[in-house]
Amino acid sequence: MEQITLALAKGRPAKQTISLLEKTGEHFPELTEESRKLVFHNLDQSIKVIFVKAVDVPTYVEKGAADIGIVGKDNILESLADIYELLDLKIGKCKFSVAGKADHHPSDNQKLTIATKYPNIAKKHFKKKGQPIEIVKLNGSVELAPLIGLADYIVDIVETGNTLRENGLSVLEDIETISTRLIVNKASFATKSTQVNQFINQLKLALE
Ligand SMILES: Nc1ncnc2c1ncn2[C@@H]1O[C@H](COP(=O)(O)OP(=O)(O)OP(=O)(O)O)[C@@H](O)[C@H]1O
Ligand SMILES: O=P(O)(O)OC[C@H]1O[C@H](OP(=O)(O)OP(=O)(O)O)[C@H](O)[C@@H]1O
Repeated sequence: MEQITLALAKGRPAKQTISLLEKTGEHFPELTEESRKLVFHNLDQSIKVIFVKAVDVPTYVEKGAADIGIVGKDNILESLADIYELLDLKIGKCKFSVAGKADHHPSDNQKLTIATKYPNIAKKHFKKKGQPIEIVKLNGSVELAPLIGLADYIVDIVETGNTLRENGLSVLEDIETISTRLIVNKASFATKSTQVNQFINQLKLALE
């Protein structure tokens, strides 16, 4: 049978994803969160795992460089990639929220400035509300922006809420819940349906 390629997101949820993979009964010698290797195989070489930056997983899958991807819903939504999302792995749980200083009151009809690592998600959210915004794209420490007057509000991931609290910010509105999902390349879903479905079923059993 033809090999399938699985793109795994590096970073926060990687450890849990790897232990879930081991529970499917497939064994990947050398695959650990700490490893500096980027390509791994299971024992019969039927599955190739590539370790890529989370934001890049939807691109690998959309372009067919990977048949399957395991990545956060945040990265899927932001990428706008044309892929199938087939399974919720129920790990890496957090949410997207709008947050800001409770005492910040921009005047009505003013264009709001929103700082975020996720411009597409922020634009879509405020467009739906009919609120004109300007985006300040940041790559981290987003919570700083409202504190130093770089933005009115932020759109960011909230998990425990500690980062907001410790910076005197609060959630103003929730946008969407996030968790780690399994995505599939559209062509692979047709041409490698046996292998793809078998892998999804193994994962579903591991999730029970
Ligand atoms: N508290 C959280 N903060 C950020 N991401 C979280 C949180 N909880 C779960 N996640 C999930 O983890 C993923 C991010 O992991 P991580 O922060 O390690 O990656 P990254 O931000 O892409 O890496 P880097 O910060 O090195 O660029 C998110 O895409 C999201 O799906
Ligand atoms: O609600 P909490 O549990 O505090 O988690 C949310 C925080 O974690 C993430 O940041 P990350 O640690 O990835 O840092 P960075 O985006 O600033 O690099 C996210 O962007 C929030 O800042």
